[in-house]
Amino acid sequence: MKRIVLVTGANSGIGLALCERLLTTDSEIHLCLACRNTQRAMAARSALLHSHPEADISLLKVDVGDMNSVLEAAKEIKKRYSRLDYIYLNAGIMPNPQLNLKVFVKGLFSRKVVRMFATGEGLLTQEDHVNANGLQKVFATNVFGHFILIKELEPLLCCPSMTSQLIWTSSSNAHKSAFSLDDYQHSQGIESYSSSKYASDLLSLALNRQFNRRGLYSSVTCPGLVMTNLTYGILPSFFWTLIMPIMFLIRFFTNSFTLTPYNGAEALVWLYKQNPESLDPRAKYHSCTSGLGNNYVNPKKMDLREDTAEAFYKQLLELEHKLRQKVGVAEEAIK
Ligand SMILES: NC(=O)C1=CN([C@@H]2O[C@H](COP(=O)(O)OP(=O)(O)OC[C@H]3O[C@@H](n4cnc5c(N)ncnc54)[C@H](OP(=O)(O)O)[C@@H]3O)[C@@H](O)[C@H]2O)C=CC1
Ligand SMILES: CC(C)=CCC[C@@H](C)[C@H]1CC[C@H]2C3=C(CC[C@]12C)[C@@]1(C)CCC(=O)[C@@H](C)[C@@H]1CC3
Repeated sequence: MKRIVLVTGANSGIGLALCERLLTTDSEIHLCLACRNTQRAMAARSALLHSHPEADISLLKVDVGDMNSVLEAAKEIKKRYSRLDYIYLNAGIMPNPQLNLKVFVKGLFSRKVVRMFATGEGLLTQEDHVNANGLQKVFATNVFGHFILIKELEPLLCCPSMTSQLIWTSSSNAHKSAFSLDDYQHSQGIESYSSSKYASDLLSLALNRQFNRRGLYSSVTCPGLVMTNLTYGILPSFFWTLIMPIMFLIRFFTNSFTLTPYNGAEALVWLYKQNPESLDPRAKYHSCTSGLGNNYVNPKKMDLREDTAEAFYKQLLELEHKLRQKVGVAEEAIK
């Protein structure tokens, strides 16, 4: 029986490299590319079919930052499939990133320089906005849209006598200090990306508590620093090109400069092959690349509290309830 794998944000960067690698790893796979832009999704499908002509690939239109689009997409998935084996919750944004040069230069001469390059802690700020659902855009895209998708697809993910896996593309940039239960959408701060990634780590932990007994397992990964559209948004591309030799040099000091989407997908592919019951719900699985370019996976314990994860999960359920009422009222008004 073919394994059914859905990947959000599959049309570029780490998501696309992941799809390519999954097709190489497993020929008995149905890949569903869940993307917001049909043309970009079709281009990705063509590229994948070029290298894997026999591959079974379908497209699904979904904007994970838009509640209505997620609900529509979930309806479509339920029509197409009776079960799902894997969902890669990979789509993500970091809008209007600003590099804090002062912190960067200070960091270069501090003892924390390696950590600074590995996590980007404190180096980046973002400007976030409110979306059409009244949610902070980064939270809606990186966390809440995926949460709704999982909730909607619960019957396909929790099937008797089989296990399913949720695999998040989180980040080592997820920091406890950027997240607060009182402002979990991060409407007050300027580190919405870091907050959203910490939120996804908390959510993954809570999902394991809620769903493991029904055969659904959730894991988080960090792909390392990868050159993708997301990182090209931080500094102009000519600058990245200029510093590329330095980036390869930094690899000898930190294994987190994976740099290519192929390398960045290492932990995501590794998790595909694991028995989910053997995984640690408190571990973040990091894609690593050595100075000589060898890839491997390094699990690291996350700094998470079970009670915070539970409280956050409750808040998400309340927000879901509120928004479902809003959507319901809007649908009634149209009728
Ligand atoms: N690059 C890096 O160094 C790191 C990246 N990550 C994470 O990896 C993930 C993938 O990013 P990466 O490959 O780097 O960057 P890309 O920008 O190349 O990929 C992001 C993908 O997400 C999609 N996407 C964004 N918003 C939405 C939305 N609202 N609905 C549906 N799809 C959406 C994009 O689609 P579209 O093409 O239409 O914009 C794109 O396919 C992200 O979650 C990111 O946070 C984590 C750590 C490091
Ligand atoms: C390499 C040189 C000489 C300069 C680049 C400095 C920064 C632009 C760069 C250093 C560490 C990087 C980093 C990220 C973005 C770019 C840096 C801040 C991320 C925050 C990108 C997104 C992620 O999710 C993290 C895992 C990255 C961590 C490191």
